[in-house]
Amino acid sequence: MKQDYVPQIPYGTRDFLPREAGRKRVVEAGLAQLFSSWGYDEVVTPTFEYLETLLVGSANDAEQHMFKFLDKNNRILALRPDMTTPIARIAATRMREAGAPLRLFYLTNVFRYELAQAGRQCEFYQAGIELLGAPGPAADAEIIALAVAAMQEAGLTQFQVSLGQVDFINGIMAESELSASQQQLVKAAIIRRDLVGLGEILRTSGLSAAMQGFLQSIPVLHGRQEVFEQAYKMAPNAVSRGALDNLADIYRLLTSYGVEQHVNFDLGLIRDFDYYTGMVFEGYTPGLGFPVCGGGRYDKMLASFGSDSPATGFALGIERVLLALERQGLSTPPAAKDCYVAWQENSLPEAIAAANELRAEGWRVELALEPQSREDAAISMCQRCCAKLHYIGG
Ligand SMILES: N[C@@H](Cc1c[nH]c[nH+]1)C(=O)O
Repeated sequence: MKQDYVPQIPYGTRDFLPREAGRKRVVEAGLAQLFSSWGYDEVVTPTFEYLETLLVGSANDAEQHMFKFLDKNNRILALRPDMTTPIARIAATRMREAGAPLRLFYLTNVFRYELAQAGRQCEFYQAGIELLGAPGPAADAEIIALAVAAMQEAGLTQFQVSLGQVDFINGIMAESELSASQQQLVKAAIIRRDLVGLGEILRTSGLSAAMQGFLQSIPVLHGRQEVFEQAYKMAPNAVSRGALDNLADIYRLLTSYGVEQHVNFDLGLIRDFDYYTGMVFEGYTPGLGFPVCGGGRYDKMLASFGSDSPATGFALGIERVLLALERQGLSTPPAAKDCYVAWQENSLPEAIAAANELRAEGWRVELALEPQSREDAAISMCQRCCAKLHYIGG
């Protein structure tokens, strides 16, 4: 038969076939268990919301990355690009009286128009937490320590967390005499780690050579504690120093959690969400050119929903973890099913009863749908990835 219709799935989406879906389920189950053991409660929100809700706290260009459509009354809806905004909405409205701090977690799909590649699709899955109503370094340290625990729980053995603070750059920017649009360009170049582009912007900026030097070196302020001393010298303004003091406080607590060996400072770290107001971080693992997880403090967003409250959180990309595990040779093979129940002609009722009994005992059982000889059943058992054969009759 001539086949002229090949169904395609939309750009930036993917299927999870059984083996991958199985791995995804295992990682997600472990993370749900971990988050709940740290006192976090799961929430589920709508896949799509009103566009104006999802734009709260986001940059002007955020809309370009959203999937938008209309409802029957012509109101603009969008698929959620992350869970931070929907959770801020819940915390500021329906859970307003719940008593701070609120600890919430989620495991869900989110949607962003991106240039799709392995580990970076337009629809992807995140596991994340939000800690709302807590302003201090204790909350930020908890988030980072739990991000480390999440990467470990997911099976990663080699990873690093890069830790920054958006006020470090904000302080330097405020001190410089750059216009708002020049500041945007500088930040964009820093996000891209585009040292050449940054140099060009600075050369035509009219700033003093010393200030140009500071700004040019922000992206390379990356390393262990020695970076701090350099940064203190570079940024004598109060906002930047406040940011460094805040990082020092968080770091001290990370040593109490025993995770400091995983943490580096990266004072040029700016994440691509505009809502961050304090510490920001990203987790990296070998073999992936982008972070596996990321997060930070966002103290202004809840006020936009009518309830002024600080917040911090992070999200981990499930496909990214799965890809990293695969590339690092750490993927676990899918577990075989326990039993294949096959039956000879006219024995289906007994086979159903046997399968039910085994399932009640906790076995994973596949039941044959047609009668088979014992020999054929043995072959099927292997083909169906079952560990044992239970043959009824004969
Ligand atoms: N929503 C952010 C992560 C985050 C959670 N809370 C704060 N930040 C992301 O998708 O990367």
